[in-house]
Amino acid sequence: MTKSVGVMKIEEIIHNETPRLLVLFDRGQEDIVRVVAEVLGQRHVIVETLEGAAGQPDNAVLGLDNSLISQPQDIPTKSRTVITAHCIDAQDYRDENLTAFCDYEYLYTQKQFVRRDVARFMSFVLGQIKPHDDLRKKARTTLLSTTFPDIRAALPNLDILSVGADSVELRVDLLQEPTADSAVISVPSIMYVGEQVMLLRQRTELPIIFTTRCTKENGRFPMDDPMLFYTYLRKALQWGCEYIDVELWLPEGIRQKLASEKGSSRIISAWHDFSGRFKWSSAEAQQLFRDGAVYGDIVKMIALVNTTEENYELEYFRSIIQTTYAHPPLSGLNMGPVGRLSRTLNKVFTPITHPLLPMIAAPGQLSAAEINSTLHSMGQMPKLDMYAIGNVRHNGQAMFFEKCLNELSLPHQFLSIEQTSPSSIERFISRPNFGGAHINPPLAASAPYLPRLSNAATAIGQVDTVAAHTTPSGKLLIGDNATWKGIRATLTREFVPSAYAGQAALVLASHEAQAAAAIFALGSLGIGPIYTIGFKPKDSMGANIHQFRGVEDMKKVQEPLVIVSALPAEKSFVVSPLLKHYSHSANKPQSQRPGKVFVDLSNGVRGKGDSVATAASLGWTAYGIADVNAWTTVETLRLLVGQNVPFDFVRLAAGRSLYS
Ligand SMILES: O=C1C[C@@](O)(C(=O)O)C[C@@H](O)[C@@H]1O
Repeated sequence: MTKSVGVMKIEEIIHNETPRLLVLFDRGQEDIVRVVAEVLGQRHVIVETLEGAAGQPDNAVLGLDNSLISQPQDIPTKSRTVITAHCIDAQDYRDENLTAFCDYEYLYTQKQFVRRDVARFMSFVLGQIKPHDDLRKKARTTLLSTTFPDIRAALPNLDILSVGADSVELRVDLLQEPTADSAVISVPSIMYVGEQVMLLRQRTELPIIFTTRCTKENGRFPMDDPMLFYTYLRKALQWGCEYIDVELWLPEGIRQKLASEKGSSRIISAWHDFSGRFKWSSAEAQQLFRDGAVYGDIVKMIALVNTTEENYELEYFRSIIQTTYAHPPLSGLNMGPVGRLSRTLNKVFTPITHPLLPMIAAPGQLSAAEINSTLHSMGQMPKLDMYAIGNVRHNGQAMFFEKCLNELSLPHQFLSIEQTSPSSIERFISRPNFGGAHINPPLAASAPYLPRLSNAATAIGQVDTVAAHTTPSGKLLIGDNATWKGIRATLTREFVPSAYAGQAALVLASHEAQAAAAIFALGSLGIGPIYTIGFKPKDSMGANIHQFRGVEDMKKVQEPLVIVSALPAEKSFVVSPLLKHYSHSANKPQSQRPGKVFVDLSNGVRGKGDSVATAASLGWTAYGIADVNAWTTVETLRLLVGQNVPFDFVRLAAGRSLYS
């Protein structure tokens, strides 16, 4: 969606309508309703009956104790999205009879990260984030196939395992549910699988692919009852899995039903052939693609092969499919040792493994690092010079980028350039081996030697990243801004995007340039009005931005939901009184108190004057520069090398000294 905020053109407004939710909770668990409401930026109301939901305001999250529902079949008649929520480390009240009539099922534990997980789940099921749309824009995407009998074993290493992964596959058929008499049961229970999905989602920000691979296609799900697949895949939709893997052999009725129920989730149509006789050049291959395309948002076709020639046949097939059908994308691979070549050439959801996984999910699977080094040795990924320019060595940024290149076996090198003049930057950019640059502090977007600019860089007026794209007509350099995305990712970590729409924000800075990326990020969330302290907004920032000139101005206007301070550390003492001033609503009853967010973009003052700590102690959701920088680094790596590195890996591997 493109929206014009004054002359700032923002292309990524990511929410649409006000959510209308009814949350069913377990006895004694009404607090989850408050958390959901806070994450949505709404108030909450507890009702006693389904009928009682009728007259309630649209913009309140309604909560109802599930034990008060006597007729579950009446649930879907209400004009709200119904989510049944269960805390599974309290008494387990899950009830499939009731859940069958709900839209979604949200499982949680009382642990600290509930809020972040609630925000992600809600944003997704409400269609406010669209991971598939984001992944479709990437030149290459991967999926990490996890092969653990119990996903808990993966969790401590998940950040490392998923460096270079764009999504993570839960092989549900490989899960082994422990039983009292330690007998192995072939199909893990819905209860167990639900818990595994919950655990995985709490530990990764990656989209989850839910796979029930059948026995004939190298999995363990028995094939005698196709409805078994439907039951599990339908649950995956209710759990808000971003993708479900639907095998093509399943009866058409089941595939069609899943497609009609998929909501925000996407379907990967999957087909594997282990006969060793499949021919990519056959008419059957084309028909299989067409069949998969009927309900698939991605069509996956995988065959076990014996000769290298079959890789060439697959590439020919791929090119025909790509030129004949604009949609859906094909993920086409060959299995077995000779199929490795196809695993490097495939660009859509290439399954990857990792040396720390207990086993590979299929013969011939490669890791992200192996794919990159193979691409390099085949001449498909030439070695490039990347630059980290400016304040990059002392804060460890350049070293961290190098660490990522090593972890991913990318052939490029990072060169740190600390002393620069605009003319020297121009020199680097024009070198034939130039592969991109991270620039801190950012350059003015008006620099004449900067090639094309993204909309964000133009509107913000600053370039912190120069990305080099290979196109058929040569290298295309784009000056971009990753900082605003880092700020937006921070803001949406514990709130859904629509929580910000139409709300007020207050931005503090010594001058406009310090705040420009934050203002753009706020605008992308539909925030407004924006008030400023310490600088006069430029006219180009839009009509809904006003400068506070004194305390009187502050009293007259709506309380801000968000405060962003870009003041340098030595001036950050002005922030605490403001936080206190706007914390008065903390005295209101909890159900009417909106959550408030504070982001400090400076390095802040440690100890007593630390405004992040002050905000947190006053009940604000507070983030410091370390969080924003970690998200910005994630965005920078996506722009520079097209690879996904998890936020938690950046926080972990960058070390404590990096951003403080
Ligand atoms: O479909 C696939 C692809 C795969 O079979 C492979 O060949 O890498 C691995 C499976 O886990 C995944 O579901």
